[in-house]
Amino acid sequence: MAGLAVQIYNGGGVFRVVSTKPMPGTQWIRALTNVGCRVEVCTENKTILSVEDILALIGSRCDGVIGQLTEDWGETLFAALKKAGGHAYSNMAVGYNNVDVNAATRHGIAVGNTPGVLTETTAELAAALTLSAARRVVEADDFMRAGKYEGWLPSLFVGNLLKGQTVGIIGAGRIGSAYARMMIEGFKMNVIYYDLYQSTRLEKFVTAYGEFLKSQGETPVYWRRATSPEEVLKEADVVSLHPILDKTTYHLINKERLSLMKKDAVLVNASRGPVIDEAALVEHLKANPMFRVGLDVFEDEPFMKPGLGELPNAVVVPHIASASKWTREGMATLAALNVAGKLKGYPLWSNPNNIMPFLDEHSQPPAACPSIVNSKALGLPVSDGKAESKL
Ligand SMILES: NC(=O)C1=CN([C@@H]2O[C@H](COP(=O)(O)OP(=O)(O)OC[C@H]3O[C@@H](n4cnc5c(N)ncnc54)[C@H](O)[C@@H]3O)[C@@H](O)[C@H]2O)C=CC1
Ligand SMILES: O=C(O)C(=O)CO
Repeated sequence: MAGLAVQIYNGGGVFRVVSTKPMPGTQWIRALTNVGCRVEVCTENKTILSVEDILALIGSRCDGVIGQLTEDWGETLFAALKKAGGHAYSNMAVGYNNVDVNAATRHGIAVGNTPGVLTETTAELAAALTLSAARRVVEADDFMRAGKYEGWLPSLFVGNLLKGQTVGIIGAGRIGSAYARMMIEGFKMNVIYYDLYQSTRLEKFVTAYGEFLKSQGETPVYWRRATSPEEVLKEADVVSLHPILDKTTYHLINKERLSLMKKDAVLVNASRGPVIDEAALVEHLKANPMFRVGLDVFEDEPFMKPGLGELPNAVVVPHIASASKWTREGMATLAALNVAGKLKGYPLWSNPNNIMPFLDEHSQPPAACPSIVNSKALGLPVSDGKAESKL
């Protein structure tokens, strides 16, 4: 098989680092070449690389790889990377359900991800999907383009009001909390959330914002922490899904739980497709024309379950929630700094909730790895803060 097309930067570099895809911006490349890496970027015109493709890219000598959430990073690839002398991998994503982290750890390979830089961008897309579904924007756009508009009518494309309604969050972590704040601040919605952990910062924000609204003579907003997903699904007018994908969240939304939701509710998913039983969702949408969904992710990406694409009460977009210029360039930079930092023997960054110091292209990044998900299992040292003093 002829080799896959690659573009090489800093050909004389001492470390060999492969990126399975070209990534936005150039800061990520400098993050690697500045510490002596030769960077080989796969430019093959193929959307998703196979394990065989990536084995060919790794070859017999490779120190680190930056990969994509669409790739199957398991025993085969980590064994090959280890055999090639490598010990650093990073997903260009915060989600890493495509990575067998235990396999990486067995081979002594660090697994990086890119939290934080995509939080607001993703939450904003979830908000966009919420509004598009609630107010039937895509249906109405199609209607206009088809020349069907004959003038204003009292009931033309009537949708859902959000103000004063209840938004439900399942998975109130970084993105879930950011989305909740947008819906509360933007539309004065009340929030009910379900998570394995208390979302204290969100609770404190909603309490304070409610007090402010009351001081202005307005109706205050409130929060409630649910003890089960069912509570959220029964009470909320809008439900947005933002958990990680693991065995506890696979098909978290299924036929039974869909039947608990209000008949005219809006369901949004910008987490991972398999969090929803998509075949059951198609049937629910067909049986409940007032129920609407906004989907950025799909169970069998890049494919939709049969029937979904024909439904007017579904808004569907191709996994673009993190697609803003700043965010995608930042994801690439964080992924590169995870690999560069591991190769240089840097410690783990001590403040995972503040990755901004790594993104300023006018100053040297901290001598640390932004985010390594198996750092404890590998016994990696944590920055004592002195690494941060290099800013
Ligand atoms: N569509 C897209 O382009 C994007 C999708 N994502 C997805 O969003 C996910 C969340 O990202 P972040 O908010 O940064 O992660 P995070 O780790 O801050 O939040 C995830 C939350 O899920 C909760 N959780 C875990 N298991 C749960 C369960 N069984 N029930 C309820 N909650 C549970 C965790 O406690 C945590 O609070 C990522 O793992 C990724 O899969 C993230 C960025 C972009
Ligand atoms: O970061 C992630 O998990 C994504 O889905 C890519 O935006």
